Amino acid sequence: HFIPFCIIISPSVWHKNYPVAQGNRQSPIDIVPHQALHDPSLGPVVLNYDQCTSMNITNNGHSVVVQFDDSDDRSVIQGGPLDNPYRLKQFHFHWGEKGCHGSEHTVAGNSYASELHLVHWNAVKYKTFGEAATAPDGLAVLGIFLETGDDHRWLHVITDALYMVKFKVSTTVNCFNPKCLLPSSLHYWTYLGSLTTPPLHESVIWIVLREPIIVSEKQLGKFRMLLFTGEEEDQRIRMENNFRPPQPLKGRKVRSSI
Ligand SMILES: NS(O)(O)c1ccc(OCc2cn(-c3ccccc3)nn2)cc1
Ligand SMILES: [Zn+2]
Repeated sequence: HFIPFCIIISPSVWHKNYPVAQGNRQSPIDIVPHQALHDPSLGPVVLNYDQCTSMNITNNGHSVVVQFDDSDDRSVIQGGPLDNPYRLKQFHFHWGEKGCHGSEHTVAGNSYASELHLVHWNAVKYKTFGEAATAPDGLAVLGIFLETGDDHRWLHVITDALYMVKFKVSTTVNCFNPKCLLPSSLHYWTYLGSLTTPPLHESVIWIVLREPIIVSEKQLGKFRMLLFTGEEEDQRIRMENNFRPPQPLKGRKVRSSI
């Protein structure tokens, strides 16, 4: 008889191994714009990504991740709701199997085709990412929605490299500046939340940009040809729908900038 090696654990049962899945500050959430509190004290988010710190692109079995050298403060996010600079560690994507489902956060109940997460950690207060990942102010994740339309001229650098990481492998990426993946407006919503995948630590200050970036269906399609499984496994399970649905707000306030 056949035992499937790669068993996809669905979000609805994560709480069995990670009870925090039913905690009070879980992510993602549905953002309702007219219920967000406009906070004039919220300054602009500032991204200093101009140095070459990208290292590799990896299929880690549940997403595709571009990792950065976070040994110093060359690439940081600061301002907005943040009390100090947070170091860029990696960015990754969440997507669906078709059309307009695939983002993790939703806006007034509407989801986007995909969502990009730029993950940063508070290296002022904590010594390592792992330590920051368990602290309430340890991480800052910048969320950017992807909507289908024309080709995104810079996303090609990533999507053209995806065939090299079809299985769970890694390949180098040099000097990729994620600033080229930002929309024109940095208007954002911010709230206190969590990692959206296990271990689901409630350690994330979320900064979600209102304006999506536009990518083509063809570029998105290249994410969908990635596999959850490794080359040696005989099951070919396509990597798609790697998004967690919105979680209860539990009384949290979402603030908006501008
Ligand atoms: N989707 S999301 O942006 O919310 C998001 C962002 C980052 C995530 O990291 C997983 C992770 C790694 N570690 C770790 C712990 C100790 C040492 C090293 C790494 N802990 N959690 C997961 C989800
Ligand atoms: Zn993510």
